[in-house]
Amino acid sequence: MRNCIRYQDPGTASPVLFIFSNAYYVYLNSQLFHAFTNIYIWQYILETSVYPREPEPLKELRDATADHPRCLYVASSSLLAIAHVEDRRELFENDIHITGFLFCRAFIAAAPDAGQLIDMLLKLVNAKKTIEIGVFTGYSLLLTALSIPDDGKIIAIDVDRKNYEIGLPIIRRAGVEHKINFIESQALPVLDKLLEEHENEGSLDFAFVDADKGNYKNYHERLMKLLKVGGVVVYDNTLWYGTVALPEDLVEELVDGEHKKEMRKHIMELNKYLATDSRVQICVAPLGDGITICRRIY
Ligand SMILES: C[S@@+](CC[C@H](N)C(=O)[O-])C[C@H]1O[C@@H](n2cnc3c(N)ncnc32)[C@H](O)[C@@H]1O
Repeated sequence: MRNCIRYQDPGTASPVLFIFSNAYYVYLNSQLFHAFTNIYIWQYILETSVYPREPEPLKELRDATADHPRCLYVASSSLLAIAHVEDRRELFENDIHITGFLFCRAFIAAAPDAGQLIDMLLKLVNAKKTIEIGVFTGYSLLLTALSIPDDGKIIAIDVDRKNYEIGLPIIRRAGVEHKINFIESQALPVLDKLLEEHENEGSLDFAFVDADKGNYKNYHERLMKLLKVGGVVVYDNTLWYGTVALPEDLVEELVDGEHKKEMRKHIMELNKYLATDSRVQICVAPLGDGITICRRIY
């Protein structure tokens, strides 16, 4: 037997139906009011403050990415809702994807509201030399390229150039390709290579990390050397679909797939690790899938 909840998507005015098995319903019932409220608040923030100010090339890249099979988020007019459905069916044609287990705000590309804060941070630290680990189609890369000055430089690393090629024509048209040094590689050896050159130590103003969660701690150790004192590193997905807050006895049932469970553990370890790292001032901002901002203080 299934439980159904119907609500109206304010973006498309189409009805949306969520279906839960009984097992999930007991837990979700207590979460639903907050979950729906959060979705509406998020949509309100996007439509009132983020999208109206989003540069046209970024919007174009976001739209170009929305159809990507790995992309869980939807175009600007729609809500994203994530709920667990046993057979992972997409329930309706109005581009709401049902893939996770909690109503939250997770995407493969950096979230536009998180992007707005990243843009502000880049400006606040007068970032000129930056690094990005995890490019995908280039949403966060393009926003960084648009934010830094014309003679700014970004080392952009991804194991897979294919997705970067999707965003590249838009990056070119925006006139910022010259700021980007794209390196197709595992990120860790690139960071180690940079550290072989003494002059790279303390040379970066800003770093954005949005790649394999199991390596975030390794990236952090390298970035603590590569960033200048006062420089900022932002880690993406530090709330991991909201699952970091899930009681352990519900994890097995509610987090689908070993990969997601393992990543949850990595992120929870990272969050504890950063909280005790005296080298950085930190702030966890619940934007997108959660970002943690670290400012190197010594
Ligand atoms: C979440 S996506 C990045 C999204 C991107 N920041 C954006 O705004 O669109 C993660 C990316 O990390 C890349 N990646 C995963 N493991 C990696 C590694 N070890 N080294 C470099 N890139 C990696 C993947 O290929 C993928 O494109």
